Amino acid sequence: MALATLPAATSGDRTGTARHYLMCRPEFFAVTYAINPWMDPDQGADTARAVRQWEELRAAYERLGHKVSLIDPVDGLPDMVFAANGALVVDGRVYGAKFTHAERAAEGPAYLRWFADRGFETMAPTHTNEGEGDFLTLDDVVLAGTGFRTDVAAHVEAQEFVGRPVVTLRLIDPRFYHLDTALFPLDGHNVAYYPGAFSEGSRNVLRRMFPDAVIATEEDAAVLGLNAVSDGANVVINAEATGLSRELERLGYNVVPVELSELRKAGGGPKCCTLEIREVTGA
Ligand SMILES: CN(C)C(=N)NCCC[C@H](N)C(=O)O
Repeated sequence: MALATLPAATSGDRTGTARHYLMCRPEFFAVTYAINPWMDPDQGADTARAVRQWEELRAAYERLGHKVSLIDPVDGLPDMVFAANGALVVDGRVYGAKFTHAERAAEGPAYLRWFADRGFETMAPTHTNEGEGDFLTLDDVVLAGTGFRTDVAAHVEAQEFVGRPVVTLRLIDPRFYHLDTALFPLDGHNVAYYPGAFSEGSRNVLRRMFPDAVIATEEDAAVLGLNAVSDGANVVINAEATGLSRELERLGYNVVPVELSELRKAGGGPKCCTLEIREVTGA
C-alpha cells in the first residue's frame, strides 16, 4: 500500500501519513490469569464493554484515514486483542513473536500464519520477544525494550532480519513491562517517553538520541498514556492522560482521546491493540 499523506492536523501544521493496522476484536477478552501487575483475575473484566471500547478505537483510526485489517480472535486466548505483541513488521518483513508466558504462546504462530497466508515474508523467531510491545520502529532505527519480556538475543535477531539498527533499552519498573508502555514514536524521528521506566544507561541513550523528546510524567505514564499511536500529526491516546495530551496539543498535534479502561485491566491501551503493517516502501 502506498502511504498517503493525511490532511494536516487541525491544531497545527503537522502532516501525518496514512497507516495500515492489524487489530483483533476482543470477543474472547477476559482477565483469567495474572502475568503483569495490572491484571487481577478476582476483579475480571467485562467482555462486552471491552468490545465497545475497542470498536471506538477502530472507528477512530478509520476516521483518521487509516486502513484497519482484522485477524480472527481465538477462543482461549484472551490477550490476543493485544495485536501489537503479535509480530514486528518492517518493509514487508514479518519477525514473529515468541511469548514469555505459556498463556500467550499460541498467539505467536496465529499471527505469523495470518501474514504468511497473505504472502508476507515471515520469520519464526528463535528468541523470546513480544513483537511491537518491545520493538518500536522509527525511520532509521528500531528501539527495543528488554528487562521483563523480550530477550536481548531477539534484538540481534530482529536487526539481522529487518535490516535496521536496533537499539536496546532496559526497562526497570514492572508496571512498564513492555517498551510501548513507556515510550511512543511521535513521528519517524522523535519520541515521547517516561524516564522513570528506564535504567540510567538507557535514559542517557534516550537523552542523546532524542534531545527534543516529549517527557511524560509518572501520572500520565501510570494511566498508560504512553501506549499511544501517532501518525505524525494525530495522536490516539488514553483519555485519562490529560497532562500529556495538553502538552501534545501545545506542540501542534491533534489529540484523539479514547476510553479503553476495560482493556487496561489486562495491562493494555491503544497501542497494544494495534500492530502496524509497514509494507515495502522501495526505500
Ligand atoms: C502495552 N502493552 C503492554 C502491550 N503491548 N501489550 C499488552 C499485553 C497485555 C497482556 N495481558 C500481557 O501481560 O502480556
